[in-house]
Amino acid sequence: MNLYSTPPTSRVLDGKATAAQIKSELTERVSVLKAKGIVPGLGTVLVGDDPGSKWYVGGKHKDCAEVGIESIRRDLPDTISQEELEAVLDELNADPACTGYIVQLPLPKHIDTNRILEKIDPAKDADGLHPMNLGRLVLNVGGPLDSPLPCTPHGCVELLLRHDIELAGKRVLVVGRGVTVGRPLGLLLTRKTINATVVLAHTGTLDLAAELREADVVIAAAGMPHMIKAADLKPGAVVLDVGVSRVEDEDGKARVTGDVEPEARNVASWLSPNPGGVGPMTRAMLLANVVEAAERQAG
Ligand SMILES: Nc1nc2c(c(=O)[nH]1)N[C@@H](CN(C=O)c1ccc(C(=O)N[C@@H](CCC(=O)O)C(=O)O)cc1)CN2
Repeated sequence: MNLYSTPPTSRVLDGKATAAQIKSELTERVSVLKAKGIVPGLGTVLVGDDPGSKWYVGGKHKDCAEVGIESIRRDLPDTISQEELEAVLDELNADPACTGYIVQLPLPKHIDTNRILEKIDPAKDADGLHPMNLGRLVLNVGGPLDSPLPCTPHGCVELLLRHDIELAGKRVLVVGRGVTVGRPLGLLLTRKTINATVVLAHTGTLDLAAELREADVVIAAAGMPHMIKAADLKPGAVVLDVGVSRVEDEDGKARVTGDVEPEARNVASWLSPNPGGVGPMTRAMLLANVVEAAERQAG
């Protein structure tokens, strides 16, 4: 009997369908803004020609077109200097047609990423990664009414809440301490409105299996294919698979896979597919940040 010969016992945290629902809500909000003469616009800054990054940026512009957001695109060579790149950000900061923008990560090694993120006007920071907006998250003031939240952490929480998964009092294991996902996710989940108890695991964690056995919810964002073993999960755990790795399957074809072993589908109560789980939610939350920035700018 192989893995797929029996139906999975877990339910699917369907990011694609949830993102489609959010996009239809945002389309309504964009119409309201347009009726007031405000046209939201998302800018993207892409440096170099990494195929994955190009695909993500293309997807962002496709999403914008779907909900009625205008697109501004700056595709730049990977030979660009720090100063030249900062000058592009100055232009976007000053452009009234650009409500919000992102700089696609990762950037080439010769570019100081932190300096670039600091250069973004915090009011136009569609990724919620400017230090002021991350600081507001620490201070517990970030959110739709006042400042943007980082897209993937927000997407994870929204995906759970829209499936009525209770987080208050639950032990949530976040695997990965990166600045775009793990760290801000820990801050978001420990807000009083969510009230989870968070364990943040990383490469220095001594016994990941022991942490997995205790966790009610696991959010895997390490970017290491299948590092979360089904046998280590607490039966009935809720599992979000955030990590994205490109691997080759048996016939040499490249495909995307996540951090969680496929067998988890027979142990978890809920599991997000990868692809089709948190990725589409990341894209939807980016659009939400642009719409919210336009709504704030409209007063
Ligand atoms: N400036 C940013 N850079 C990066 C971010 C980010 O949020 N802001 N996150 C990732 C890349 N990313 C968005 O930019 C992203 C990753 C994955 C997906 C997605 O929809 N994935 C699909 C599968 C895609 C595939 O087949 O390759 C899925 O999960 O269904 C969207 C956006 C790093 N950089």
